[in-house]
Amino acid sequence: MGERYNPSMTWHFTKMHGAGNDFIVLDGVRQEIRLTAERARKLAHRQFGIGADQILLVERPTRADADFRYRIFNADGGEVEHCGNGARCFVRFVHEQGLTDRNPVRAEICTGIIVLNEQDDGEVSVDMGRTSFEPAAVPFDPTGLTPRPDGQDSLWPLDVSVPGEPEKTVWVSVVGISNPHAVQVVDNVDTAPVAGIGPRVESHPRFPRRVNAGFMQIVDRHDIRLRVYERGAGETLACGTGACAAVAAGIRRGLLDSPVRVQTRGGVLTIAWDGEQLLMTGPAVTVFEGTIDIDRLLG
Ligand SMILES: N[C@H](CCC[C@H](N)C(=O)O)C(=O)O
Repeated sequence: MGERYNPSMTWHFTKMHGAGNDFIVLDGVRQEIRLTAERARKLAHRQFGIGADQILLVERPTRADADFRYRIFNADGGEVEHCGNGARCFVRFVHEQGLTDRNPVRAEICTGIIVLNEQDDGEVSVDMGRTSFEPAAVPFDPTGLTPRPDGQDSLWPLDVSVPGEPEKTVWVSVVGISNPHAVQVVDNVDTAPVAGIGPRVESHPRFPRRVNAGFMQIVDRHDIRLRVYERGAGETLACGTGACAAVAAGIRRGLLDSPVRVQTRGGVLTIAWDGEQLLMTGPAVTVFEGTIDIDRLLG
């Protein structure tokens, strides 16, 4: 896997994006990378750092059935369970950097293994692992709430009212794609109150570890438009796990049929779900490489 370098605190990094959801990708196999929340925040800062929605750290696996360990840090410094757009960039990165020539690649995340496959057409497909609609699987407190059955799904009422404004409740599907999602259907994503309601859902007290807030517009049974106000990053141009959560919820509500084309502001993803396996396909782009002096960054 190549010699280890960067004895100083100079880190090599690669800037990438998946449908406009942008990342700093760090090789923690050949570099000594100790990523703290503060360092993640500084690296991700759009003015004081490199700038990104998330930081992806590639490490040696801790389990024998994985090729690498895949760690994700949001722009706010929090380490999280999964990142779908990042997974596509992850496999592009390990191939481009010569860390492996295996394809597909098995990446270890906190809830198990995801399988990443670079396709001949240049897109990347990812078996996204487990999907769960059990509120217990998502850090979510349903106490005292009465869900509204909708097809095979249940919609949960979230009170997102603020003082001085009329009472406001949104009805969401609560979905676990290893990371937590609250997905609501809207008439038009362009006019949906993502900037206003998104933060209130993201930090709602019913989600003790916060949540990714999805806003889905149904175009037809195989096509949606989606915006996501992401936990720890704000609205991004695309959210891969958010696309998976929206499609799975839409299928369970009887609104969608697999596969579904997901139009995001940064590009198009394709999600297929048979009730068990969740497959996401989409782009992965390397933008530039560079080095950064961490001591100087931290000031
Ligand atoms: N903000 C997410 C992590 C990144 C997910 C997103 N960028 C994706 O492509 O899935 C969370 O806190 O769970």
